[in-house]
Amino acid sequence: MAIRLGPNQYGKAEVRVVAVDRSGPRHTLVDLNVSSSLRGDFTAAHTAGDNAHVLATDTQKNTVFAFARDGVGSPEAFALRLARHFAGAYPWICGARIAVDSFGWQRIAVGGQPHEHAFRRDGGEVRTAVVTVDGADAHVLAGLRDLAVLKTTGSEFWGFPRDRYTTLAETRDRILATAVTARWRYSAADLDWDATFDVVRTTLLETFAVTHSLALQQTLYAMGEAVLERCPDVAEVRLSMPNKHHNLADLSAFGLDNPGVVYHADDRPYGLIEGTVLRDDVPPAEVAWLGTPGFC
Ligand SMILES: O=c1[nH]c(=O)c2[nH]c(=O)[nH]c2[nH]1
Repeated sequence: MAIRLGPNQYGKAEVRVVAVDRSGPRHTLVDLNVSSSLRGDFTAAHTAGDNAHVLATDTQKNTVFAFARDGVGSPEAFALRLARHFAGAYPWICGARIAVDSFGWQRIAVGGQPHEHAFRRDGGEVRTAVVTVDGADAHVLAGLRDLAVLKTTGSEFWGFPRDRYTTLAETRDRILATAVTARWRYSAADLDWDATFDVVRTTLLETFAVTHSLALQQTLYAMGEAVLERCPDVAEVRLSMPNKHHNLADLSAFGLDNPGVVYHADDRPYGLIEGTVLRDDVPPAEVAWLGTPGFC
């Protein structure tokens, strides 16, 4: 009986690349999840551990970032550029499959006007409600989760302590991205729920957009504070906001500069910033939060 290698392919899966066009004050961004698979003669790698034909998946990932430096365009055009490059790279590579998921971002409206550098992602957002009746009391928590927002500028992070384990560089300009999970408690049980929800959601979005952020913690507090200022019927707001890190891709090894154009979007680990913003003249109602974990 002869044993042989059957169909095979390999590549780098899920390269999360974000490309920002800052050529004008009105930034645009492309947010992609790119996966490559190469086909060809890779038999020796499988049967003998001979890597002479193996275009490293790390190289494939780097190629995605380097190609994004020239502008991404449509997902189809970007995928074609990459696939043709890989398929033509070496005689033994006969084909390349590039799969691209493109995440759409809408400009956040501030006062009805589309913001120049703050965005929210399409889809994924869920509206939530938890009601607890406790004797004669009724408590209503409204909320939302997974409201993904991003701003391409207007965010800094510096002034933090440095110890022997600190490597993070201070920055005066970074991408700030998070997926907001918020719950807020009403101090009344007979509101126009839909209208109030809309006001809170709009306030969260607008405040994220217009707050010049020195830390995600500051943005979180500003968002909660704005909700309480605008909505007298909200007693407290609890927010949970992952800091979805976008780090500038280092393209110097490929002879390319990167003036804030190409980022890798890391999905983990992430900072997790959580906090409650409340009125000090409204009595707490912990029973309203019982069984609703995930907030401090
Ligand atoms: O806004 C931030 N808050 C932090 O606490 C933190 N920590 C970190 O590494 N980056 C950031 N960014």
